[in-house]
Amino acid sequence: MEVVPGFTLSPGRLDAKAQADLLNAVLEAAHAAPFHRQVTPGGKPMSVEMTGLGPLSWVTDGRGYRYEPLHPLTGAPWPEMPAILQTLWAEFGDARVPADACLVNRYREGARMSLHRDEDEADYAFPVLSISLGDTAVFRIGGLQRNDPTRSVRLASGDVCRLAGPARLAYHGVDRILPGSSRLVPGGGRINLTLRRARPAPPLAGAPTAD
Ligand SMILES: O=C(O)CCC(=O)C(=O)O
Ligand SMILES: [Fe+2]
Repeated sequence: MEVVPGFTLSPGRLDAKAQADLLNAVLEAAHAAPFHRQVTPGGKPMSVEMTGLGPLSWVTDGRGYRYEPLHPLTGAPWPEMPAILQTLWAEFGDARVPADACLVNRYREGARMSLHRDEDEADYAFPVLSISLGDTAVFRIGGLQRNDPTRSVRLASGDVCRLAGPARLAYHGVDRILPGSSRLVPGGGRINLTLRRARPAPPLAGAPTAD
């Protein structure tokens, strides 16, 4: 369903088994790549804890926002993405160019994400996909300007949503999570995965080259 132009929500795209399998893969990966609170360039620790999967993930520190191939605390590459993520990317993202970054956000009670745009990727023609696991989020989506009117949408466990086209650079954030709304995540809370293409698309196979 299209909530605002370019922002689509597929409620319950992942069934209970797929949610549990994906959560287990994320928790397993988090042994090697621990969740941690990153600091904004302005020096404020984020309330959301983050880790990543795949070739790249999003990091923030005193030097700014960017994609990196290594976990900032362990210095090791991010764990591989579970196969289901590329399946979802082929379905809702782009069937020809794989996602190369998956940011994993963990919201414990009281965590939130203030209004922002996802703009650290090379090519905004690729959508951003978001997969929700665990407690329901009160998500907010607005327009291209920070002070445009916003709408509030609840994102429940198993929902997949997509920011594309006119909504690709829309302001969005998470006001709060609803504690106790799901029993999926041990100890409660919400885990959100955002799948992105951070680097430019590779040249198409068979395309003419200048030589
Ligand atoms: O947790 C969410 O639903 C949104 C996350 C988000 O906007 C982001 O990671 O950029
Ligand atoms: Fe975002």
